[in-house]
Amino acid sequence: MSDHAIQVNGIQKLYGTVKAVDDVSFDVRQGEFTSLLGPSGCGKTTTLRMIAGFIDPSGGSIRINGREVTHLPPDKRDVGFVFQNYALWPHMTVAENVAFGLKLRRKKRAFIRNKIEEVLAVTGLTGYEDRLPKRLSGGQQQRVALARALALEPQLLLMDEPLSNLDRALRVSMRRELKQLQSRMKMTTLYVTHDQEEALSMSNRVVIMNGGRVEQIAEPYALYEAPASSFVADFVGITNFFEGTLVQCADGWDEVRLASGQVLKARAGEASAGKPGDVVRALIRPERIILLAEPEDGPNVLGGRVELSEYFGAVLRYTIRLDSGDVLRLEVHNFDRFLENGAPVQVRVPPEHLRVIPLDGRGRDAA
Ligand SMILES: Nc1ncnc2c1ncn2[C@@H]1O[C@H](COP(=O)(O)OP(=O)(O)OP(=O)(O)O)[C@@H](O)[C@H]1O
Repeated sequence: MSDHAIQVNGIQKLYGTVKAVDDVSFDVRQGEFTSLLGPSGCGKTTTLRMIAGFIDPSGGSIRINGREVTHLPPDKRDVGFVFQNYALWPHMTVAENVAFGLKLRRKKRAFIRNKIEEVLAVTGLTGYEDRLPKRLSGGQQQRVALARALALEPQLLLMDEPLSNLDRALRVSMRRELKQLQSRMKMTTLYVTHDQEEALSMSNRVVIMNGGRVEQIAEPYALYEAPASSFVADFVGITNFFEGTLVQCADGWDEVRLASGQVLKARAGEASAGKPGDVVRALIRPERIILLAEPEDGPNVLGGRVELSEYFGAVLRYTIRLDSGDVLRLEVHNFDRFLENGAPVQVRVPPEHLRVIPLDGRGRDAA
């Protein structure tokens, strides 16, 4: 069997002059959970539907388990799918809906009974076996669609926002169940979502899309800690940006001169951020910034005033107006004091957590 369950190479979808998907390439390895993540309209669903065979690509190629399937119909691709519009059989009960595909495959009655029990437990639907779809809520219907797909134990499962209709608590618990089941069954999964938390917590790798194109492909940790572009940094989590000029890059460190004249030292990324004189952005996450208890002189120390404080229980978030006029957001987890609005503060931006990217950076991982 091919190492890759899915290989997408330069696929495109044009609707008139609209490029819904524009030269998208990525691989999904066997057993891996990969997410397509991006804002509404970025081309995630179109990409997934081209892989499933419901939309014919305008260009490029798709391989499934090493076999060219670009223009094959869906039933010749050997994939399971759960889409947003989950069409259940209206005249069949929940159990019958789940059993349908298994009966077609001539599975034994005892096997079917056990499978129904297992997948209804995973999707939190135990006790609903005899209900008809019209007597279920939207979220419950969505879970039946998921149970029906899982029952077939597909080698390759394509899912488009399968948890979108659930309330937050249910979504979080289903996320865990689904991820555990996927790992246990080593079921290769391609999952469309616009929810960054879902993508980060469930995936082995994430493909970030923007405007029909791939913005970055990376493991969740790398995506969060080393975003390759401003778009990724902004879309995944909260990021602080400092715009400035690259003045020096040597020995794994970059330096960025801000408009105020202050120079910030930053860890150089794997890819070069540019050459001295280029306009760049330095990025840092709010939880990496250190609020200093005592005034301090030194590199990467900035002064400002508290503009807003937001208390979330486990975390305290400050918005700081820096002396330069820039706004900085920082988060404190172990706090024993609250600063008043207007209070003067000093913060340190640790160079090891400050990263420089080109102003219009767009990147991919090497994998
Ligand atoms: N049948 C169609 N005809 C014309 N334009 C289309 C068609 N389907 C999709 N598009 C356009 O292609 C782009 C990508 O759509 P797609 O549904 O793939 O985005 P998405 O990232 O899945 O969005 P969402 O999260 O809102 O579902 C959008 O700009 C959309 O308006």
